[in-house]
Amino acid sequence: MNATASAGDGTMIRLSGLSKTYPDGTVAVQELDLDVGRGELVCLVGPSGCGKSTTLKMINRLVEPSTGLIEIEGRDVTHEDPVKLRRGIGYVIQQVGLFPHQRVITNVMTVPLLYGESKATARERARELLTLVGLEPDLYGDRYPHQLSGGQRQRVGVARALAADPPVLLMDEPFGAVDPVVRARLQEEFRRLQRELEKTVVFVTHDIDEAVLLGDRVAVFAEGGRLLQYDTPARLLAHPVNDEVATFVGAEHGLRRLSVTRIDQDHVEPVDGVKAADLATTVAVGATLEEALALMLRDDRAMVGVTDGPRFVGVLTPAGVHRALRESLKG
Ligand SMILES: Nc1ncnc2c1ncn2[C@@H]1O[C@H](COP(=O)(O)OP(=O)(O)OP(=O)(O)O)[C@@H](O)[C@H]1O
Repeated sequence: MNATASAGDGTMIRLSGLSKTYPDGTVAVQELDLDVGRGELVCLVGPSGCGKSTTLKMINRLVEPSTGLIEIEGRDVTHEDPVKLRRGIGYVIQQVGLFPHQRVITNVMTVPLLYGESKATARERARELLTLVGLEPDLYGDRYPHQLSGGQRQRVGVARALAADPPVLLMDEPFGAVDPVVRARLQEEFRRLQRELEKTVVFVTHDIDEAVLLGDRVAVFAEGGRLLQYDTPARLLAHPVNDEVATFVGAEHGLRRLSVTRIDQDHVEPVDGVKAADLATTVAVGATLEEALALMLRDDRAMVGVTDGPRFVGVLTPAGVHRALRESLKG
């Protein structure tokens, strides 16, 4: 195995011919090939029982593969000590599994302490992480998990998974147990956090909306652990490879494309003599079509100004949105 080849090409995780058949004969994952780039956020999505969690748990060896190879940074980890392996991999699950009799700060400090950090350093690091996930340490650090909301507990789970600063983060339906409003906020915050930290993340969800919102790439699985398509959200929605994927991405995929298609200069109509200040409503190049439409609806206007930094580049109209969507189909 040429270790440097796969480490050098920007691949962080490479699964090759990975399969899992459980002892009772259930085929959970079949001959899976999947590469995850360094700093990439990949979502595994598909119906219940299609092998998403099994795939995730093979990466940190909570489940032993039946056949196939797992490489992390070009290193074959299939035969590595699983305990050592898991130190470099954060793991966040739906039932976050915080220690109920320990305060929030202590929960987050556990891992750094385990690695031999001094108490003062571990505490400082835990405070930083709590702040990073949006929990004011002075306010929440001394609480017990039962004194937090479900969403706050999930944030502590994310902070704890980040505590060892692992290059790889595995997340199994981490926001599945919270209500839709909190969930949307956690998703938004997590997206921001991910951009900031540049971790390599494999994220399991059964929710296609969550997958296309969060994923740089999305892997769609079918029953029996078959990978149907592995693509960017835009390509997945515009070009499902077969009817199975098309059915899974659903009849609303046109609407979803609004949320993954970003405005670029080509979508914009130039307007002579107009400056950004002349238009009440503007969006920046790179915002999504959905954001632009939402602003048009909010302000009851049939156009928004588009800016690129301080520069005004033109206006986007509903017709422009339509054109952009049609172009995204060609992509
Ligand atoms: N320990 C086990 N022994 C036997 N079969 C198992 C075991 N764990 C999972 N399975 C089976 O393997 C298949 C894949 O399960 P897995 O949990 O990976 O799916 P999933 O896509 O994550 O599902 P969900 O979205 O419902 O969590 C299912 O048919 C499941 O019943």
